[in-house]
Amino acid sequence: MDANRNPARPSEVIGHYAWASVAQAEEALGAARAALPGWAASNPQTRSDVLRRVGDELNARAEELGALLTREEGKTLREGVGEVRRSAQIFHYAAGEPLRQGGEALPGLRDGTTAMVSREPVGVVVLITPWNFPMAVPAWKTAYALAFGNTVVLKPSEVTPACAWELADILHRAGLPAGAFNLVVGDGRTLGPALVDGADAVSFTGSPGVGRAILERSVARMTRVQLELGGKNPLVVHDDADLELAVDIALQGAFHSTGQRCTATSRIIVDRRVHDAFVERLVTRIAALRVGDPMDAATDMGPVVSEAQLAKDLHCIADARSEGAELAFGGGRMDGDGYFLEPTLFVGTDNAMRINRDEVFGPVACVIPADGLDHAIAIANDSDHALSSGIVTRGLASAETFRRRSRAGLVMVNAPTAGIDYHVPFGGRGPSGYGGREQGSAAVEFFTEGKTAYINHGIAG
Ligand SMILES: NC(=O)C1=CN([C@@H]2O[C@H](COP(=O)(O)OP(=O)(O)OC[C@H]3O[C@@H](n4cnc5c(N)ncnc54)[C@H](OP(=O)(O)O)[C@@H]3O)[C@@H](O)[C@H]2O)C=CC1
Ligand SMILES: O=C(O)CCC(=O)C(=O)O
Repeated sequence: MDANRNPARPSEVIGHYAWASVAQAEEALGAARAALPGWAASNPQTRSDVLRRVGDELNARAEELGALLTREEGKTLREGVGEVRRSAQIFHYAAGEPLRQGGEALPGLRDGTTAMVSREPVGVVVLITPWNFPMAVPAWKTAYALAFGNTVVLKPSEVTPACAWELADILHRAGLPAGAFNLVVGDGRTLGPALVDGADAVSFTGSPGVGRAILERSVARMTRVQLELGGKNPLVVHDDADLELAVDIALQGAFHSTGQRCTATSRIIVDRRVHDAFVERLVTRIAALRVGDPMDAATDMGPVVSEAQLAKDLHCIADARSEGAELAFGGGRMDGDGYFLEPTLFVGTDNAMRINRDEVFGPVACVIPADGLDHAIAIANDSDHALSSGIVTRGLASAETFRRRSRAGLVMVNAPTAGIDYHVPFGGRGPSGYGGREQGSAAVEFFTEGKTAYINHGIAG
């Protein structure tokens, strides 16, 4: 049993959530396994109806659940409510999948035969999710897993169990048969190995270190695995950019959701010809950000999620200063009990510095000067991460050059690196992602197995 606390006011306990033992995690896997044949064979309309009802309830309760999300994670109320609505949209979109699922029938190459290609559920799917999108990430993994007939064991972050609990409750009341969805709250290091060992597929979002451990364990058992890991996402400001727009995009990408997004902008690569004008405008806008109680409608940025994450952010900031990065704004913890950190901007940095190599996962961004588009693209691509990237430019040619040459899995033109749509594939390349994309048309690849059948019906022609 552990206390779930409000990061804006850590003395406020949101609830106590029982932590599962390894034996209970195994029981959940057993329940998912027992429910699998029934759910896998269920009528597509049944699956669609359940998912639609989940979306309906999320929508109807968006304000209430958004407030809960804000209290446990710390993003602003606008962002919290927005995340619940987005989760509703995901369930509504996924509700169409069981009805859309098709296959292929081709004439076989031997007379009197037909080749049929179809898809089946993978089986028991374990979903391991982080704290930064405590409703949307569980939603987008769960909705597609169930849509394609799999049964689920969800292990949310120990930091944000409340949203996952609400989602489990809604799924239960939406008519899902017992055992089709199981929630296991608790410590990832303790429960992780048993969960991975009992899964037919594992979908994980979180840190690269944990992702690698899950990958190694899954590969040893030849279990299907999908990892959505970190980013060090570059935003290029080209010399022809509309600077107001560029500042807006940088601000949103770096500081919305307190910078706690794998897609957050952390390296702002600015052409030297517009560097000083851009930095001056950006610092003015950062200074105007209202950091404080995320429940207050006037607040632009809430607290960091936890004391441990705040300590990590402050450590990264101190490290950047010791490397010679110049602080242009922020850098310190704010007064009070909450885990509030000033939005922080470094200038005079280069891409070799640790602050530009390792993910911070907080409201910290660095400006790196560049000499022209080729140089800017080379800097953008020189990273151990390749999740999201962006360019601000008025030119079609520079936009298209960037789109083609960026190594990232997501490319944004005149839009923030963070903030994705739910109906298109999402994911990174290289160490930022493994095992295929999530969402949209990509989800079917991970959550189903293919089958090719040869039917000899003896009727030639
Ligand atoms: N790419 C992204 O979207 C995210 C990246 N991060 C990065 O990760 C850092 C640490 O954040 P944190 O929440 O601790 O991220 P983790 O990667 O540690 O946690 C993500 C999920 O994995 C679980 N987990 C932890 N250890 C194991 C294990 N050995 N086997 C299986 N599951 C495990 C966690 O459980 P438990 O909560 O119990 O530890 C949680 O549910 C952040 O500072 C940030 O850099 C964090 C969140 C999201
Ligand atoms: O940018 C977004 O909308 C999604 C980000 C995300 O998936 C994450 O941070 O885990």
